[in-house]
Amino acid sequence: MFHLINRLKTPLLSFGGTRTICQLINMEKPCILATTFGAHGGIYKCFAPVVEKHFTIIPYETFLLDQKNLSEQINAVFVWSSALKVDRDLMQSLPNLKVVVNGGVGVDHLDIPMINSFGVKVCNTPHVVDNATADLGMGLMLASARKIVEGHHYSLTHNNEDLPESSMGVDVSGATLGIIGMGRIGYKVARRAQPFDMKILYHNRNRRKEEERAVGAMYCANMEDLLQQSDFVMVVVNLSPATQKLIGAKELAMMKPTSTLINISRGLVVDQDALVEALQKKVIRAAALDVTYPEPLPIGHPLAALPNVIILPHIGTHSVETTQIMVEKMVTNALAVLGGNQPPDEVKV
Ligand SMILES: O=C(O)[C@H](O)CO
Repeated sequence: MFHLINRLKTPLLSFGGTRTICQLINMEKPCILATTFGAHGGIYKCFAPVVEKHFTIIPYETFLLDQKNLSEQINAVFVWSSALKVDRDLMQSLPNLKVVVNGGVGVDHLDIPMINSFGVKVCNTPHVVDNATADLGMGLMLASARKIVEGHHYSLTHNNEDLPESSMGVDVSGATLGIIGMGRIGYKVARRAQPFDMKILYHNRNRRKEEERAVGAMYCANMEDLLQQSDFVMVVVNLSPATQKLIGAKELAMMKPTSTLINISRGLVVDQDALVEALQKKVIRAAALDVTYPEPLPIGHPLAALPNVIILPHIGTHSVETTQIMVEKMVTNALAVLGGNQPPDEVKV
């Protein structure tokens, strides 16, 4: 059904004027409005069968073609990051909506009080994203440190020239890693860094003594101490008003000129203009970013022109296994709400 609906594009509007898209959709199952576009649009296409056991998927593009007739049918909205804007207009247009489920843990793109004011619950998929996101953080750190992306390009394009001096990386083993945000993902990063013999510093609102002992990490009550001492600074905090542009020009200037900034949280946690300037002026050595603002970064953005940056399209959780579990969790949460039960992962403010 998903593939059928996905093919139902503009030509259907002139379908002899006799049948609407709505009439072509199997309405026996509850309907989900889903993001099927943007960097993560493919996710639903890969895992549509998991969802379709219980629901009819209405892709957002299809919804836009016959909003008038489809809006009453929608019982749940599945979102992935900020690709589909769940704003007041959308909420007002969906009278039978019961739940908005976010694929991922970060819900900074959702106005939860506004959504709740329509009697609609918000759920996410915590816990299952931690390993994949921490793995990617390590991957970015290693790739930036050892210039893996440059090495790949060189291998494909060289004409037996000498490797330039600029291709030389820096060591991860034995270096100091500063983790900003020792939540579940931050802790997983620390556990992965330990066998690399890294000295681990962390900064967090609350001291996490148990985690600290488990990975031999040192708590920095002042973020400044962490920034000054670390060779790699990895940002793993949630985006909130308190963390927006947490890393700006002042913070970047505190970092070592040989250090690398890695961001696997949200783009807005780092002041991107300040980062561009710091990288251009070599205030820091490099940056490796899974997240930016906006996402994806527009072609020709100044960050993309810099040789000392790696940019990924927000793929922290983007592995086959993790995505499948996330989609299953999304389904479980939606089924619970539609069945009148408490969902396992309701996000409350
Ligand atoms: O929040 C998360 O879990 C990831 O960043 C996916 O959006």
